[in-house]
Amino acid sequence: MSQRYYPAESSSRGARRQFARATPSEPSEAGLSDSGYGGSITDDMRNFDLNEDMPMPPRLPVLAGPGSGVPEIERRQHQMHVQQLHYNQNRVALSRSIYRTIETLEGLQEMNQTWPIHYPAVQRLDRAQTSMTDDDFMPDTASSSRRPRFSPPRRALTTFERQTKPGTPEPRLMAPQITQGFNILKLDLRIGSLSQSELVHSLEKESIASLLDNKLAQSIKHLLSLRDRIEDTASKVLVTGDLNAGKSTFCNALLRRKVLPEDQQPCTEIFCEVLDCRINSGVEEVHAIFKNATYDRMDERTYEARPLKDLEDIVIEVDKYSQAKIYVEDSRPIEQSLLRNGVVDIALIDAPGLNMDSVQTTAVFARQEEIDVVVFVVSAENHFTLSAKEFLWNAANEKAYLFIVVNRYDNIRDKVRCQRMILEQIANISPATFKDSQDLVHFVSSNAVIDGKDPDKNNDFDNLENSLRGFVLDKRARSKLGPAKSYLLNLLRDLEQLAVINQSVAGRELDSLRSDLATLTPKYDESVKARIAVSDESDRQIEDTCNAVYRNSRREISRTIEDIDKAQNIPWRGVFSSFQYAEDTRKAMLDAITRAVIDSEDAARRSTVSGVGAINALGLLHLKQEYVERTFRPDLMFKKKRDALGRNIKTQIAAFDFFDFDRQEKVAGMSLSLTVFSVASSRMFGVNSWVDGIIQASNIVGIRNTKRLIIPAIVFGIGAAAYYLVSDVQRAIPKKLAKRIKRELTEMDYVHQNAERVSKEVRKVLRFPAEELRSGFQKNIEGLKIKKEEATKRKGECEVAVKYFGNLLRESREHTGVVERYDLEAGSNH
Ligand SMILES: Nc1nc2c(ncn2[C@@H]2O[C@H](COP(=O)(O)OP(=O)(O)OP(=O)(O)O)[C@@H](O)[C@H]2O)c(=O)[nH]1
Repeated sequence: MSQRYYPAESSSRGARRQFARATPSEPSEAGLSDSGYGGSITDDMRNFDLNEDMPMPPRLPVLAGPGSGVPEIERRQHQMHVQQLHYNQNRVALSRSIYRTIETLEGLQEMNQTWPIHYPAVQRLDRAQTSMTDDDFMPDTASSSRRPRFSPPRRALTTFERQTKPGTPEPRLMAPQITQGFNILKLDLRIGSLSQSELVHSLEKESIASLLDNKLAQSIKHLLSLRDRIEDTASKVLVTGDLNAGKSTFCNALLRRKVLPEDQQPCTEIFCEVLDCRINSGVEEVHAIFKNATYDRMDERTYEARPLKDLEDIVIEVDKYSQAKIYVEDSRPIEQSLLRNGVVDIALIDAPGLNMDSVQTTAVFARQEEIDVVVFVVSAENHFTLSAKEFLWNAANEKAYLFIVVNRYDNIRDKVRCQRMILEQIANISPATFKDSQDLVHFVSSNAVIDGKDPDKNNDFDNLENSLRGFVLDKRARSKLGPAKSYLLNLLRDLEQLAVINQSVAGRELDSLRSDLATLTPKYDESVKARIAVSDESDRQIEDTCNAVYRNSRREISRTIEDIDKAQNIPWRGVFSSFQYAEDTRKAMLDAITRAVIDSEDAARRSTVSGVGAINALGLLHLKQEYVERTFRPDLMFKKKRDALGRNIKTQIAAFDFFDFDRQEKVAGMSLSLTVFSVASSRMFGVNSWVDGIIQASNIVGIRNTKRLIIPAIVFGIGAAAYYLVSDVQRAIPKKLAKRIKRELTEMDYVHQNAERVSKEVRKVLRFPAEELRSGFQKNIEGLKIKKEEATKRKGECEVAVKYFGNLLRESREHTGVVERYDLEAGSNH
């Protein structure tokens, strides 16, 4: 790529090879000497190496002036020799410039692929501007009193370009004032019904780049046809104009013989090229070229040779023939003849009428690319039609000379008025032609020339013919080389403007990318570091919260279970409601446990809220608006498993829940009645055991009395024991139930299971923001990485672009200077 920045002189060899064309298809034309001006161009080009400088012209002998005794004919020959020398020098130099420019354009096309070229945006200008300089793109600093004449051009936005404020769309293409600065590379933005201002808003940089690419390709094609034109030894004069303006009659007048058919009806439907018959071995005939065939005079398959008298039929056989080559003899003396002028081969091309149909009109427009001089025939009666004006505007871009022949002048009564009106129109259409109207605009009556009846009319035509000869022959350098020079200069100036604009745009983009990268790189590194730290921090937050929740839940539930037999305030409604009492007590106990679980869940919920808050705070602190804070609904926590464990508690009311036998454990194994008796008697007699009781009783009352008393005592004892047991039910039930429930809960590891469940739920919930935080960081880092990579890539492209357009600017300026110095008038006798 880099070697293409500056199309070096030495590389023109490649382009020449690439664009080299076959020698002209008409061997005898190509081989024909340049009618008195020495060797043909083809010969010159064969020996000429573009890499070598042109040899300096040999020292010419000092020209003897008139009256110096040197014969006039010799003086004229010398003059012609000098002219030819300069002509050849200019031609070769122009050819070299064409190749050099083609290489530049190819480089630009290549650049356009990787760095879509900026075409300046429409700017709202305070004052009209006609050309641009680097100053136009000076940054507008607050301290500077110099304001840019228009704000810097904008390129289609890239990743890092500052975004336009929403609501203020900026058009991307150039203002009419600036577009006027472009000649050749002006984009044609008339697409469908869309106006330019609509289009500039809708076109993306790729579309503009592709439009520009087409334009560059067109320009390369045009340069190649210009090269062909300057290398062609013959001069081509296109006679065109509106339908029936008298073009054929005018051509005949120039030839002084009725060669081309003239008619009131539109008749010339194909291009008729009139040439000197010496090219055709002196044979006068018409070569009617078949449609789609490429004419080769030596290959009769490409045309049909017919006598001149058939021309009337040939010119309307538009379906069969594309054009006709008419070889005629111009027997007038050399100084009068146009075709056989002793200077250069001339082809006189009679074109179909411009407004015949659009296909024909387009063909005439296209043909002018290969034309040296345009003679535009307009009818004095009709003046300029729209297609005539369009053709002339187009031709004026490039043609050094535009001849305007106002024909059928004999039909005009008020000739002065007619002249004034026509000249006014020409002043608008082609100011350059108007400036030289003396030489370039002629009012004639072509039909009177061959008859020769009216000498005045003939005089007008003679003047026209002399001017035409002068421009085609004497000023050949200008008429033939001028278009190439004008085109090159216009194109190089366009390239200079594009280079200025794009260098500025690329430079500004490069600055902006550098500053982007200066902040992006540390931001990326920081983000990578922060991700690890923040991830650890959020993990720690989760662990701490879950551990705290586990501990708290365990403590709360354990405490409740521990004290479960204490705080149950179930009202005692007597022994006959003891079962209900037992049921209520059991329910109250389980409720208390459930409440403890709910309380620990509530506490866990609060801890989760603060845990989520802490993780979100980390996200917002580090990721700012890039962190997506998910909506957290604490009320949805612990919805499912809450009572699953509670429901598993199987403990039910059993008979022995009503009695607390713990105190009789010492006498385990004894019957219930003895136990009851023992308890009852010990209460009554204040003795410790039933044996002691009997011994003591028998000692007191005697054995017989003891025997009598024992039955009632037993009955009494049992009754007392029963009374005692019944009166202990209220105390025994909670105690026994609590004991059994505790045992069951211990067996099922109820406390741990619940604490674990609650903390697991908390962990699950906290994982969401933690995951969000992690993925936010990941996205952020990946985003920064992509931005960094893109910015680095773009920076490289901008560096290349800055360098490229800098070189293009230097190249186009220097080359413009070179082309401007080509003196096409040198050696001609003005
Ligand atoms: N009065 C007058 N008639 C002319 C003059 N020149 C041409 N004509 C006539 O105008 C008619 C058209 O002339 P052409 O030479 O065929 O016109 P053209 O422009 O070649 O026509 P197309 O090729 O068909 O567009 C013929 O009848 C000519 O005789 C002129 O100077 N004066």
